[in-house]
Amino acid sequence: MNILIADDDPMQRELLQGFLERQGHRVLCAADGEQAVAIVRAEPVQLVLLDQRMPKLSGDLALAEMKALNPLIRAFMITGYGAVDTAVSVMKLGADEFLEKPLDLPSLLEKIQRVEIVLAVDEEVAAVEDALEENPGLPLRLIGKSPAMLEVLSVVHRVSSSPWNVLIGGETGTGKEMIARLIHLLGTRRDAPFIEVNCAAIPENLFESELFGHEKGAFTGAAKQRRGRFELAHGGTLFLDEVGELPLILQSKLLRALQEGRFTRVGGESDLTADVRIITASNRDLRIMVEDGRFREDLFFRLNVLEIDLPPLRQRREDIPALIEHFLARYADRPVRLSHEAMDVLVKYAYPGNVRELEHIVQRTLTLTRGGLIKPADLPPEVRRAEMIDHGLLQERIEAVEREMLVSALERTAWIQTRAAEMLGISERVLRYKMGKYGIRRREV
Ligand SMILES: Nc1ncnc2c1ncn2[C@@H]1O[C@H](COP(=O)(O)OP(=O)(O)OP(=O)(O)O)[C@@H](O)[C@H]1O
Repeated sequence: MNILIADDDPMQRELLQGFLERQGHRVLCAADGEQAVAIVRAEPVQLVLLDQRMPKLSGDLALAEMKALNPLIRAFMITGYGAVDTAVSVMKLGADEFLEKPLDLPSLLEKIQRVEIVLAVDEEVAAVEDALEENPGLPLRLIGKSPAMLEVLSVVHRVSSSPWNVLIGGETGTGKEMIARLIHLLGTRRDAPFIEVNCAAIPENLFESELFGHEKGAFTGAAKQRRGRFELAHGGTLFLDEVGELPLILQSKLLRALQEGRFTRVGGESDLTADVRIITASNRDLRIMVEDGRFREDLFFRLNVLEIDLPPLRQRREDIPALIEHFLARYADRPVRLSHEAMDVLVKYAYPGNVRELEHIVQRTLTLTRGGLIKPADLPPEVRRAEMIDHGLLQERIEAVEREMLVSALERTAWIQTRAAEMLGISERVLRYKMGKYGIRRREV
């Protein structure tokens, strides 16, 4: 990356420059805010590390100017130790991170790597979106910048340029099919077909003909010759969804096709060939199925050359607000927004059906409400019920009530702790402990 260091302390600049250059970055340096802005005007800087206190132009003002020159620039603001208040205002100015002095280099490196992944994936997704102009029906906006999702995207990024088969694991609705399409579209096969087979949806007796095709008259109902999905995917990608549902007998036939690159249409004589990349998905743990003898081990190893595991939504709650905005933009037929309270409830919900469930919740909420503001009471009943029994929330409520009772008892006893404790039926020691815990102090009058 092209990284700019803006700091008036030459020692700090040198230290950072050496460190980042050893990581393979191109590093530019500025000794004050004005110089930093001039460099951003002249050079394709992707990331700037800005000291907040600098001569001529402070970090905050320099950042605002840099953003105006290059809205895509990423910025880490470096502040003095404990300057949290300014950190908040810096975030408002558009810094992606704020770092406290003295800098922790491993954590800086991790943050830089995160920016790199975001930039790489943004670039590729933009390229894919351009390529999709002709095919606008495809909903490929992949939302999610949580560390867990960035991890997935960095694997997608590496995998898509390789020819290997990929197995995508993850609970239902986590976006496995979307990731499969993304891998196809980012790779060299993007102009060839992406053919999907849902192994759970095809009856066992039709599966072979679906996958490999059949000749005319091969069985009752085979009135015409038909090409199978394997043939149709030639040059492209075959996506086998729910591959764990495949019966053992078909697993053997699939294995042969993968091993030898050959297959035969049902009722046919000659061997056919097809050049196909296989992406499979499963919401069952295939390793356990292999152990139980329900999935062929040799097939498993063929399919699982590279593995991507999609985390459930409850393990990447940071992505929930952006997903909600995305689905609101897609499904709302009027300007609608979520109240803070409703957003809070949705962020805390467990989503057993993952992103698909969230999508349905947004759709249902939109059809059931009229106004422009969604409140907790407008959310589907299962979400509200879960909110009530959610342990964390219950605990929060209990604490809020307890705090209120303490304050009220203290006020009614003119802050005489012995009497307040008596009124509450607790010892004075416990009262003092709880006052400390909740930060309760007598207000000055
Ligand atoms: N990161 C995401 N950004 C935007 N939409 C998403 C994302 N992940 C999933 N979705 C949406 O959620 C729905 C479910 O995704 P998808 O069908 O890819 O899941 P799946 O894991 O293949 O599900 P299943 O295991 O049930 O087949 C789709 O409508 C998809 O567009």
